[in-house]
Amino acid sequence: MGLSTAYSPAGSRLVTTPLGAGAAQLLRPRRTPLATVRCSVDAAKQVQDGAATVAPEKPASRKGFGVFSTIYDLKADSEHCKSKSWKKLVSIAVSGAAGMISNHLLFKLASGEVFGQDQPIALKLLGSERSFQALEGVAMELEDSLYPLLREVSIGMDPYEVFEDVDWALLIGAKPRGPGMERAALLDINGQIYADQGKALNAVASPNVKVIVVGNPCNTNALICMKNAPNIPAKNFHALTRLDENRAKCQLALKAGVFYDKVSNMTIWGNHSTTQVPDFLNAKIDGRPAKEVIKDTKWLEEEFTLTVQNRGGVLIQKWGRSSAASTAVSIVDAIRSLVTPTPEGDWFSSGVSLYYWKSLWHSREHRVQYAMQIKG
Ligand SMILES: NC(=O)C1=CN([C@@H]2O[C@H](COP(=O)(O)OP(=O)(O)OC[C@H]3O[C@@H](n4cnc5c(N)ncnc54)[C@H](O)[C@@H]3O)[C@@H](O)[C@H]2O)C=CC1
Ligand SMILES: O=C([O-])CC(=O)C(=O)O
Repeated sequence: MGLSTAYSPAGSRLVTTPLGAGAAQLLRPRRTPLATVRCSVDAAKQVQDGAATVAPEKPASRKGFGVFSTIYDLKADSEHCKSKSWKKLVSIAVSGAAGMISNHLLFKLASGEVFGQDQPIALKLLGSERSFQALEGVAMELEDSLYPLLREVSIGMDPYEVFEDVDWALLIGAKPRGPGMERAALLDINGQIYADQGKALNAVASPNVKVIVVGNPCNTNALICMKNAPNIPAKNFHALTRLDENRAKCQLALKAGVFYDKVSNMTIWGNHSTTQVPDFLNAKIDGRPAKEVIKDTKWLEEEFTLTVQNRGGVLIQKWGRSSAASTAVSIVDAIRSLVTPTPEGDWFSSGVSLYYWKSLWHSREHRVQYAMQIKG
């Protein structure tokens, strides 16, 4: 500990500056001649110099951003006695890390609210060429947040580098739709991203990596990703439909006049699109069938369903951009549901392979229930 480290892509050299040497040295990290140092301190200087407009060159293999390049021994770190009881580091890749959704999600991941307060994490952030400078800004904010559980951050544009050995891949990076568009119209633009990233995951990720596809159309993209990663178990691929579940719960609670934690057993059938079916027949409110509590069948069949189906589109009309904060929350919910036992008698929704789901349905061993399918 006690070293502030700047990274030099040229020749992949690490330049280290003792922290104890004082703030002045921190502001002027030592560099080797001709080396382009990319760390938080340097990024700030680039903006000051007006160099921010210059397209950043693609970094060579980056091992860590700014302070996260520091080499430390987690278990021997006496300043964090708590760390002695921490679990093994979990490595999480997030694509589209400079985007709207990630801007909410990354800080939740780093705070420990997703994987728990005894779970140190490494964040591996994937951006596009256009967003690379913004990605540096994101990494700088993560540095400045001083999260104890956030032990490593690296950034990059090459999925083959960023996905190396990751345990989770949260695939958000994709174009969002604008007002009046259907999500399916994004397939031409976004589908290829998921083919490429599926191949990269297949080649370099942990063989048991869990993949959550968020970029739209997420069900089809999840299928594309899964098909391009034959070495990874199909059951590990999820399309994020949890936002629909949360929206449906909210609408039922509103109509029934109860707080939303009273709504359970909510299933979303079909794609994350306007054709989805939010299942009010099996949903429960305060442990009773929703239909018994909400007598207005016409509302359930028509207004409720339409509201949930179109919620994303209505939000775009109001905001001028698609949902981000609530999507990040739903990603957190989706991960938590996958890593913790489902409360007795309840279930949650996730877009998963129909083939796998069928076999799981008959298995008593799994404590997590699934109620979704990936559709092409
Ligand atoms: N499944 C769901 O419930 C929801 C899905 N979405 C979808 O999530 C996606 C992302 O939304 P936002 O974060 O709001 O968009 P955004 O435009 O704010 O961010 C997307 C980021 O991804 C980056 N990117 C583009 N191509 C990339 C690639 N090949 N690799 C890595 N990064 C790449 C962009 O440079 C940008 O920084 C959109 O497709 C949107 O429709 C949005 C809300 C809910
Ligand atoms: O509507 C969109 O395009 C973004 C999204 O998927 C949602 O908010 O459900």
